[in-house]
Amino acid sequence: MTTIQWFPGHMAKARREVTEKLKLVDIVMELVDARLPLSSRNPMMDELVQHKPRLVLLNKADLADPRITELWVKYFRSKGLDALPINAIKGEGLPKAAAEAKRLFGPKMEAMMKKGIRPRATRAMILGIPNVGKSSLINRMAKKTIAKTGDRPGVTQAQQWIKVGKDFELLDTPGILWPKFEDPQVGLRLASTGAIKEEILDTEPVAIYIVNLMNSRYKNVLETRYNIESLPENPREAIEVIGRKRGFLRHGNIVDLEATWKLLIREFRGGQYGRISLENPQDLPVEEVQAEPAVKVSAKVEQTTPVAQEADLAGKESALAGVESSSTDETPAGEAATPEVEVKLAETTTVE
Ligand SMILES: Nc1nc2c(ncn2[C@@H]2O[C@H](COP(=O)(O)OP(=O)(O)OP(=O)(O)O)[C@@H](O)[C@H]2O)c(=O)[nH]1
Repeated sequence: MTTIQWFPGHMAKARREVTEKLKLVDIVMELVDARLPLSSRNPMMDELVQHKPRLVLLNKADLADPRITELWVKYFRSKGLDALPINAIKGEGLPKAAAEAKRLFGPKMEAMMKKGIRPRATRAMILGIPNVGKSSLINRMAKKTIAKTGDRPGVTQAQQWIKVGKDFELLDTPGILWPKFEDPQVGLRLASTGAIKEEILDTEPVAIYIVNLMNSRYKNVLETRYNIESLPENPREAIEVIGRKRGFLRHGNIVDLEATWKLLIREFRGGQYGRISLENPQDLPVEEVQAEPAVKVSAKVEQTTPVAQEADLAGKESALAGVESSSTDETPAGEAATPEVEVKLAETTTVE
């Protein structure tokens, strides 16, 4: 059993801060992790952003399976949201993103001009969960132009704006929101990519999750990486074989499992297994994608696993943070054997 501890007060605070900042901008750039675009979204996003134009940026696209990223772009577009893959570190996709942001603000700008208001730069803010790449994106955009436009009065405090190109401005502090945690599988996906700190999640279930994912979706990658002819189906046995092969042995020729779990997590996060996507729109329940002509659903949905929830979790969280209880409703193949994770809310532990 693994426990993710969570402090719902953070949700409420983040929500307040984001709501204030939203008043200052014309459009929102919602940053998600291209490898797990659903688990790395915040459940409050739609409610918070409402009718403000929004651009979904699938960041870390360099680490994700490009074929699946393409499907995600179509998925979001079919939901009426503009979406683009980016790499915030290298800046790939950013000129397109800035142009798209400007385009999204176009109708409002025209309306303003009709009222005699002088045209001005499109103002945007970046929103996303921790570790999704918000600072990297801001730094990358800032590096290009460096010039800050100076203070402009905000609602509660002065805000800095970063000028990007000649008619686009970015708020220099991102809005941080939290991922949804009710679904244990979501916790494991987030932990696998590093969005949840290791201290709050045991390494063993994360390593097992990774091995299951690789075995079901990216066959033979582990075998090739560790030069093993054939790994056992059972993830625990597979981990032992990998540990032994790598020479992680303790006194008495016993495999150091802890060291092997950490190796698997480190190498997965580091991209040593190649470009891997943890979520695929084709795994979504059929009704989720049926209304979407752009997304071809070829995979049969095998089953959906009920979410193991603490009885008081949903109520407690929604009461404190105004969050609807929600989950991704899908369990991709290979995740069924993952150990159960208990998700708990805690008043004392914070997740940053
Ligand atoms: N490979 C790759 N790594 C990225 C990309 N964008 C960000 N990263 C890495 O992801 C990690 C988190 O990036 P940050 O920019 O600190 O993320 P953040 O959203 O600002 O994180 P918080 O400050 O925790 O909210 C860092 O190690 C970055 O180097 C990307 O496009 N590709």
